[in-house]
Amino acid sequence: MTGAATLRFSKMHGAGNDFVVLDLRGGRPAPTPALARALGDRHAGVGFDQLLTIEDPGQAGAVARYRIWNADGSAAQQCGNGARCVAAWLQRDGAAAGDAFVLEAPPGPVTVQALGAGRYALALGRPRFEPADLPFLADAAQASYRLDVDGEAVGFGIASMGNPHAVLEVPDVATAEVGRLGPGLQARAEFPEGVNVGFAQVLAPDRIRLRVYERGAGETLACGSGACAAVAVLARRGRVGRHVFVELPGGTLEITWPGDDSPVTMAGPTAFVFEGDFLLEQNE
Ligand SMILES: N[C@@H](CCC[C@H](N)C(=O)O)C(=O)O
Repeated sequence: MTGAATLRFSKMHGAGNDFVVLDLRGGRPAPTPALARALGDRHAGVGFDQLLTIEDPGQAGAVARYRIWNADGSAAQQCGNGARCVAAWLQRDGAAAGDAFVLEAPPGPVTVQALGAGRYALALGRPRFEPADLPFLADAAQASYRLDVDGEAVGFGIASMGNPHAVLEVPDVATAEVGRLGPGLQARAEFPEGVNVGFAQVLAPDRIRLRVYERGAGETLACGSGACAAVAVLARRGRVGRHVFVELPGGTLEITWPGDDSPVTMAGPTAFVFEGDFLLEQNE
């Protein structure tokens, strides 16, 4: 190194949803949206779908807290695949002793269970379906809603996993118009804070395929909170059971939602890709 200011990072992914993880414990400053965008640039930066920061916990009993930024620099409230990577990072660091520990996430505590071989199960909280929870501007809560996108009436359900999700059931994810309907629905004024749009194909009561057009990142190879939201919406309609394998383009997540008042548990893989030093002065 030349003595230039740098930022140490870990590059990780969970089922292909890729992350830069920054260790900000000890009170190091959080990235500005501009720095998040610079790091997230896939040509001039490192590239990621989400940036996760690991920070000192504010809650008693939590090992650490994490915060989330999308590739466009916007803040997010939850990231299921990223939370598994934070858990793996803290275990490798030695900060999380044992196989069960608690992380502090923007919406509240997340209980982690290490399953071995880089797999983690996380209790991500109870899904919420009230329009105000997303927020979604609607007169009353319904099992499904309909909005016009590009002159087409699109039907969907909604769920909040701390972050907002709309879930469309489609006959075949391979031919679903993710790149057109995803941004179209996301931009509707009824979602004043945007929305992650999931396209779900039911294969069996315990298996679905899912593609997600994420807020702030576009279509990703996997979305953990999106998988939880899709199962929650479909289970309430009786389309799937309470234990569902969710096949995403980058891998499979296992979602369990024992009952309407229970938290949703998501299990899936994590991987370390590389460690690096981002040059700050040139790129901020
Ligand atoms: N990939 C994530 C979700 C990341 C945040 C999302 N784009 C938002 O803005 O809410 C996941 O695995 O849950």
